[in-house]
Amino acid sequence: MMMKFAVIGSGAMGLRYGILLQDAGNQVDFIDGWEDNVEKIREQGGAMVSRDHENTHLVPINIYYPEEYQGDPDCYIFFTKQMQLADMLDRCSHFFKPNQYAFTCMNGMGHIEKLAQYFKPDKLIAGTALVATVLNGPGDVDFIGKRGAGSMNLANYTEKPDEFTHQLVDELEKAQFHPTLTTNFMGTLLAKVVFNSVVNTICTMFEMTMGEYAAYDGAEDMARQLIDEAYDVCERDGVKLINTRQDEVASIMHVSKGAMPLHYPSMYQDMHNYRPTEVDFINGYLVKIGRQHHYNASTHAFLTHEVHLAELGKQRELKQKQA
Ligand SMILES: NC(=O)C1=CN([C@@H]2O[C@H](COP(=O)(O)OP(=O)(O)OC[C@H]3O[C@@H](n4cnc5c(N)ncnc54)[C@H](OP(=O)(O)O)[C@@H]3O)[C@@H](O)[C@H]2O)C=CC1
Ligand SMILES: CC(C)(CO)C(=O)C(=O)O
Repeated sequence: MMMKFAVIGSGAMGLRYGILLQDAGNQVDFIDGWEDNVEKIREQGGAMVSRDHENTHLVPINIYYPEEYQGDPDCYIFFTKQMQLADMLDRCSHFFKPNQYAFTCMNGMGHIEKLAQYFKPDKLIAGTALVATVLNGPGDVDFIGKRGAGSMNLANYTEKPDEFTHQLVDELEKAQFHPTLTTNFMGTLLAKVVFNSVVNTICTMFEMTMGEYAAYDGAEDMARQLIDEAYDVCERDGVKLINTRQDEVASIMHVSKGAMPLHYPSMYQDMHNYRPTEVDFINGYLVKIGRQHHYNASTHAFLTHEVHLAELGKQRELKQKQA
């Protein structure tokens, strides 16, 4: 059944989800606040799409600034960075309606409480995406991995899937995102926070691809130390993660070596582009929740500081470049 979507945050992942759902026969509008992106897409008549840096072609899409959007979709798909979401929700709130759903696969934690200010619990669906995507520049996106590569999990905030959720899962399946619907909301979301707290952060700090990290002899030890701390935090917070500690180590090694070895995680891309990273919502989130339970997630705390220090270094580099 054809569904109507509006993507809010039409960067790398927003374009990928929206374009593949559009290809699968759905009606999709795109909304973004970054002027260069919106203007470039309008000038080109769509987004330039490549797969693994090849076969670059134009895909026609409709794109709007939040202030001008007047559509009435069944569901919004949120793909901003964590730190942009509150402002974007505020800019979009004039077109939200009570019958509409919000769906997101953003990384990190912090987005759910913000979305819950605008959408009722039974309209809120969130998940995680093991889908690697790079925005080369405004209106120019690179889908990393072969068609159908990657997978995702999703869950209802209420942990009670309704008919709409099943339709959404069907459309995500047609678009080849390989969705798995769970009924463990926090355990699903936190599993990806744990994954990103290892891979995104280490690859960013050492400026390397996931494959390069995983090829290091000590990669598994490093992952285990971070995973143990993250699981200690989650257990204290009453969250039952969907994977065991050992499964999570294995998944990180398997995905990094096999599924996306050439990918520079999105946190690396932000650092490289002199933008703030989502580290406070990934490692920093684990530190914050740990503290609430008098537990010191010291390795995650150290990594959070390291990433912030590196952000400062990049700002200095940018100033020197601009001088
Ligand atoms: N990329 C990936 O492989 C994956 C990413 N994710 C997660 O998905 C969410 C969205 O990430 P992603 O799509 O990568 O993010 P992007 O940075 O590609 O896009 C997010 C938003 O950032 C703004 N933006 C992007 N580049 C610039 C720039 N150079 N200057 C100014 N603004 C810019 C855009 O609009 P605006 O400023 O209006 O917000 C855009 O909508 C994040 O939570 C991320 O962690 C999850 C899985 C994989
Ligand atoms: C693709 C993946 C899974 C790599 O960690 C990701 O989430 C990202 O790049 O942010």
